[in-house]
Amino acid sequence: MLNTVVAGLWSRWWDASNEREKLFRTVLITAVAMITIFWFLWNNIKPKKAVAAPSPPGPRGLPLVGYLPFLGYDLHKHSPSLAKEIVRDKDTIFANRDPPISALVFTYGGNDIAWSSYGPPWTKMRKIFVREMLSNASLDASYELRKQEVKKAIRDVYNKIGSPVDFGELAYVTSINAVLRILLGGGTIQGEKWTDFVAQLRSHAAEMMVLLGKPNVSDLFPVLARFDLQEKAHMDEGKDFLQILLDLNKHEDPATSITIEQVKAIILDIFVGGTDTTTTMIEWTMARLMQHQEVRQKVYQELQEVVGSNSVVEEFHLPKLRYLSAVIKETFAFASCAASLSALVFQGNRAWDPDLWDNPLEFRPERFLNADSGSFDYSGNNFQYLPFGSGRRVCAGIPLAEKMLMLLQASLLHSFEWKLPAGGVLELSDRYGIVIKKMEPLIVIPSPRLCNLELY
Ligand code: HEM
Repeated sequence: MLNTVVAGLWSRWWDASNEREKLFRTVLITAVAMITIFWFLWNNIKPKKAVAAPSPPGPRGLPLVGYLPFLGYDLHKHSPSLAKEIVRDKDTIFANRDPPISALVFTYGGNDIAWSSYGPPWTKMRKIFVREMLSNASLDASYELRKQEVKKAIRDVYNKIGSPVDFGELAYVTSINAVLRILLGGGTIQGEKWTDFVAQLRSHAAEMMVLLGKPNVSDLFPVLARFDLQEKAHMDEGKDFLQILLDLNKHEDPATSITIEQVKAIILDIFVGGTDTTTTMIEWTMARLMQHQEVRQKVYQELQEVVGSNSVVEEFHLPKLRYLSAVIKETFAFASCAASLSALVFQGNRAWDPDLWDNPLEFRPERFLNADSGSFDYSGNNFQYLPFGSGRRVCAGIPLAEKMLMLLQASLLHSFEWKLPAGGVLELSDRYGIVIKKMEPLIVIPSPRLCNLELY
C-alpha cells in the first residue's frame, strides 16, 4: 500500500515515452557512466587525505546515484511500519523538508507552511493557520459563507438541468469561492472577471501539482541544478494570481500579526494544497458513485432519512450522514489522492496491499461502518490509513477539508440525480502528480430531485 514516490518516480522516468526524454536519458546515462569512471580513477590516483568521519551504518552507495537503484519496488509491503517509523518514531527528522526545485520556485524559496522546514517560522505559520483560521469558532462563524457558495452552486446546476456538467470544475469553482470568502470575510470579485480568474487559477494549480510530483533531474542529481535542465525555474514567469490576492488583502485589518510574506505563503497553501485536493476527492467520490449504482442508492436513501426533501443539507446534518462519510473514506482508501511530503511517501493504490485489506479491489464503504473501523479516521494515527498524512506535518486543513468534502458532496447529491451522457463511458484512469487526479474530467448530467423548487 504505502509506496515511496522515489521508487515510482524512478520507474516512470525510466519508462520515458517521448523522444526528448529518451534522448535526455541517454545523455544522462552516458554522463553518469563517465563521471563514475572519472570518480573511480580519481579516488585511486589522488593522494589520500586525512581520514574522514565514518558514515552512518548502511549499505554502500554508488557515486552520484547513491542508494537509488537499490531501493527496490516492494517497500510498500512494509508500509505501515515504515510509515510509523517516518512520521512517528523519527518525526522530528522527517518533519524537515528538502523541497524539490519546483516547490522552491512556487513557494518563494520554501517560505510557505507545507514546504518550510521544521523550525520557528513553520511553527508560527502553522499556529496562525490552525488557530486564527481553522479554529472551531472561526469555522462556525464562516459557515454562512460556505453555505451561500454551495447554494450558488446548486442554483447554477439547476440552470443546467439536462446538460453535461464538468463535475470537477463545478466542485473546484465552489470550493475556491468558499475558501476565498472565508479568507476575505465575504467580499469577492464578481462577474466575468471572477470567472476568468478562477479558470486561470485552476489551470495554474493543476500545472503546479503535476510539476511538484514530477521528477526533476536536478533533485536527483543536485550537481546538475545550476543548468536548470528542465527549465522549471522559468515557469513561474507571468503568474500574477497571488498578486491579485494580495491586492484584495490590502484592505484587511492591519492589526493582524500576520506579515505580508506569511499571508502570501498561507494563501498559496490554501489555494493550491486545499482546493485542489478537496476538489479532486469530490470528483473521485462522484466517479465511484457513478460506477456503483447500489452504493449511490444507499447514499440517496440516507440523505432522504437524514435531510428529507423539504430542506437543504446543513452542516448539522453531516455527522449523521455516516454512509456518505464511509463512501468518501472508501474512495480515499481505494486510491489516496494526495502525497505526504514527509520523505515523499504517499499511500497509493490499495490493490498493492492484499495482505492488509480484505478484498482490496472491491469498493465497499461498509468496511468503514464496522465496529472496529473507528480507528480509520483522518488523524493519521492508523498507519494503514493516511490520506491526510500523519505526525507533526499532518494536513493542517483537515477540519475545513472534512466540512467542505461532506457539505458539497451531500448537497450536490441531495439536490440532483446524476447520470452519464448517452453513450458516455466512465473513465477511471488517473494522472500522476502530487495530487492524483482523474485523467479525464467526469462529465455528468443533472436532473432535479427536490419537489420544492424554492430550495434551488
Ligand atoms: C481532501 C482534502 C485534503 C487532502 C487529501 C489533504 C492532504 C494533505 C497531505 C497528504 C498533506 C501532507 C502531510 C505530510 O506531509 O505528511 C497535507 C498538508 C497540508 N495541507 Fe492538506 N489536504 C486536504 C485539504 C486541505 C485544506 C482544505 C487545507 C487548507 C485549508 C490544507 C492545508 C494543508 C497545509 C497547510 C499542509 C502543510 C502542513 C505542514 O506541512 O505543516 N489541506 N495535506
